[in-house]
Amino acid sequence: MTHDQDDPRKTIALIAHDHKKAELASWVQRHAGTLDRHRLVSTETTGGVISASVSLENLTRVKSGPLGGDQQIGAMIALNQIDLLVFFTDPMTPHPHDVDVKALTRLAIVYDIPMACSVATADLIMAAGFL
Ligand SMILES: O=C(CO)COP(=O)(O)O
Repeated sequence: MTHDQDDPRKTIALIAHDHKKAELASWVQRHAGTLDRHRLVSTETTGGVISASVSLENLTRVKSGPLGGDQQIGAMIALNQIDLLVFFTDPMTPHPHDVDVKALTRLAIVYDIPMACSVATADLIMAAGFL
C-alpha cells in the first residue's frame, strides 16, 4: 500500500483475535461512516469477519496474523504508513504467534501511533475527533 503525502486520508489497521472479532466488527459497524472515508487495512481473517457484517469500500487485507500478517502491519508502521492501530487483543487465550503480537504492539509504541486494544479506548479515539 503506497502512502501519498498529499492524500488527506489516514490509514487505519483493524485487527482482532478470534474471540474479539465480533466485538471489532460491531465497533466498525458503529463507526463505518467515518472509517470508510479513510484507508483500512486488516489481517486476513479479521477482514473477512468485518466484511461479512459491514460493506466497506476501502478495506484491504494482508496475511492472517499467525502467517505473518501482524508482521506486515508492523512493517507498515515502521514505514510510517499506519496512523492508527485498532487491535482488539484477547488477554484470556494463548496465541502461537504471541511474539508477533508483542512485536506489533511494541512498534506502535516505538512510532508513537495511537493504539486501541479495547472498545473503550477505540471509542475515546473516535470521540476525540482523530479521524
Ligand atoms: O492473529 C491475529 C492478530 O494477532 C489476527 O489475524 P487474523 O485476522 O488472520 O485472525
